[in-house]
Amino acid sequence: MADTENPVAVVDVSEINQATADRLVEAASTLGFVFIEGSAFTQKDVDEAFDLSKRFFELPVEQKNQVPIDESNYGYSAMNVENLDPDSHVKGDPKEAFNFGQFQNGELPHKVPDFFQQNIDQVQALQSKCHQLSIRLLKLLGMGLKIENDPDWFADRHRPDAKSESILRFLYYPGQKKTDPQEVIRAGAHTDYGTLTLLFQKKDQDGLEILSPVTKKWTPVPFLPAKDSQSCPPLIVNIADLLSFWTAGVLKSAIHRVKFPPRVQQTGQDRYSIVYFCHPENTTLLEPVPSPIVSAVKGRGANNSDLLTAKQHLDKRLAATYGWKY
Ligand SMILES: O=C(O)CCC(=O)C(=O)O
Ligand SMILES: [Fe+2]
Repeated sequence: MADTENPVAVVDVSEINQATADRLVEAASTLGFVFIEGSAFTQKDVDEAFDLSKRFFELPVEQKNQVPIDESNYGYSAMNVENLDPDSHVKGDPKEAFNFGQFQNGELPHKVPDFFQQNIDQVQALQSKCHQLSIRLLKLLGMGLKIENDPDWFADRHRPDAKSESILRFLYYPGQKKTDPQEVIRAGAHTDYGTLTLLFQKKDQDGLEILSPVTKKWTPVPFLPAKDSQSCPPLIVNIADLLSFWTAGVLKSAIHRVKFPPRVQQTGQDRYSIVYFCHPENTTLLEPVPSPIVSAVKGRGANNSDLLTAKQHLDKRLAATYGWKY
């Protein structure tokens, strides 16, 4: 039993219709987070993905670090290397991660450690399924935003084989027994950068919190069990910065973080999560969205900006956060 009430709407996307689309837009324009049921992911897919991730993080560090992360944002990020909230925290986040770029014609844009090379078909199948689900959600968002005559407007700008900054990320937060208030953050407060993010988490490994755009309070998100033995547990989807900008703020990109919840501070429970950051094709022009709901908002986001491409938007966003030079 989850020890937290669930503040996040659950939307079943097994059917693409207007009622589903409206429910999804309602969630995306209030909390910016939603639980998704009825995806094509099975329990087996998710178990196998977490198993792959666990076997990787158990390897000796030399094998994990065969491809260290660099400015390309691909590769292995060791404990305390990433700091998502440097203004509030001196030490980096107590987590390890591996970022995969997007496959194009069966090839990744970067090298991977031998372990992933030996399992590359599984990685590719997982990424492809994540992207297909993202496209399904983008179709529904297009319908829910009543984009005239073209509900595929967003989906057409996220073709799976075109170059994009989409990332599949395995995350591992080793269990630690900590009670110092300065030490309870596993991933610092941040928003995501792209279109939308899919997040798979595991039973009894909670810790995700949303700074609710509605109540302005930190709100824990529980793990929800699957509705039957075949389906995967509802996965979490959140709207990210680019889509919020593109829709002039109609869809909300909510701040979130990962904490060691009090129970975990006693048990020292590990957390594994798998995240898919979906981005548009790099050359996509962030022109105003042809939706009556979005165009009603004057002077904000893409309704009030020189035209940027998706890649330019990301580079600006990263430069604002990290002060990197491009
Ligand atoms: O591990 C998690 O649950 C969240 C990770 C996250 O928010 C991120 O990597 O952007
Ligand atoms: Fe995030």
